Formats: sequence, structure tokens, C-alpha cells
Amino acid sequence: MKNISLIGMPGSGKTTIGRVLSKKLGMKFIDLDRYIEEKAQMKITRIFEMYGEDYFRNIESHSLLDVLDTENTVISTGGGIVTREENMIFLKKKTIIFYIKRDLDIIINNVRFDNRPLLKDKNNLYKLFEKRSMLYEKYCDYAIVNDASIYDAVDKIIKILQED
Ligand SMILES: Nc1ncnc2c1ncn2[C@@H]1O[C@H](COP(=O)(O)OP(=O)(O)OP(=O)(O)O)[C@@H](O)[C@H]1O
Ligand SMILES: O=C(O)C1=C[C@@H](O)[C@@H](O)[C@H](O)C1
Ligand SMILES: [Mg+2]
Repeated sequence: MKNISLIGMPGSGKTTIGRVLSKKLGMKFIDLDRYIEEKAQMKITRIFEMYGEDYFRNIESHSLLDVLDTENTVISTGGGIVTREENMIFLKKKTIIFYIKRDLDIIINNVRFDNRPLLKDKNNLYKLFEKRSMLYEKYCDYAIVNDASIYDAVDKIIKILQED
């Protein structure tokens, strides 16, 4: 099976959906944020604090190259993966890209804001969305509305894969 990647706003459900999807399809699962934290031996928040966003984006791009050297894997990306075009060109080549869309107000009410350094201020989520929603739409192969249960979103993805 071709690799699958999930993109979308912070808190939209990429990690949770990716994990369940990979189990259902018998595929491996990699969460890029967790991969980075293990590689750097540091929490993402700490990387941002100590070295800044640019440095994090460099690690993120390198880590993406590492994890895409694989097959039969579901990869949940970080919310900012779309901020570098090179990441998306590479993801497009190696994966089927699903954009996980979740209502911003629901995200704000449900998500934990610790360990999400760009979400310190809730208004920032709206600003990020303004900048990024066009990019998510542009780069995805399919958009999945995550407006019911996690299992519902997973089933939508599996249905598309079966029809593909
Ligand atoms: N359809 C859903 N129903 C109930 N809870 C959901 C749903 N989708 C996501 N959540 C919850 O929202 C929270 C954020 O989800 P998750 O961590 O998977 O998002 P993410 O896209 O990986 O975020 P980040 O980009 O910050 O890593 C989790 O607590 C998750 O359980
Ligand atoms: O939206 C973003 O830019 C980010 C989202 C998280 O998944 C992490 O990758 C990091 O906190 C940056
Ligand atoms: Mg995640």
C-alpha cells in the first residue's frame, strides 16, 4: 500500500486519526512531531524556546525525509508542514495526502494548549488558519471533514482508498 499522510491544523485530529487508521489498515504509524522529539531528545516547545521556529522547521524537513524512506506507513505531520513547499513536493511524491478539517471553535474548546508553542494565544489559531487553509487545500489529494467521531473520519479515508 502507498504511504498515507495526514495534514491539517494543530488539534484537528491528525495523530489520533492516523493511529487508528494505521491499525485498521495493518500499516505502520509515524507521528512526525513525536519522531522529532525522540530524535532531538527534547519537547517541541523546548526546541522553539531554545532555538526558534526556523531551527525547528529545519529539523522538521530533515525528519520528513527520514520518515518517508519507508513503505506501508501512515504519517501524521505537524500542523506547519505546509509552510515549506519542499516538504509538500516530497510528501506528494511519496504519499497520498489527506487534509483533516475540523471546526476551529471545536479545536479551541477541546485541545490542550501546552506543548503546542504556536497556540499560546487562541486568536493565533485563527491567524494560522487564514495563512494556511489555502495551502492545505492546495496540496491535499483529499479533504476529510472531521465533524463526527474519530472512527467516522477513519472510515471516510478507507472508503476513498477503496474507490481510488
Ligand atoms: N472526531 C473527534 N472526536 C472527538 N475528539 C476528537 C476528534 N478529533 C480530534 N479529537 C481530539 O482532539 C484532540 C487533538 O487531536 P490530535 O492530537 O489528534 O490532533 P493533531 O492534529 O495531531 O494536533 P497537532 O497538530 O497539535 O499534533 C485530541 O484530544 C483528540 O482526541
Ligand atoms: O502548527 C504548527 O506550526 C505546529 C504544529 C505542531 O504539530 C508542531 O509541529 C509544532 O508545534 C508546530
Ligand atoms: Mg499531532
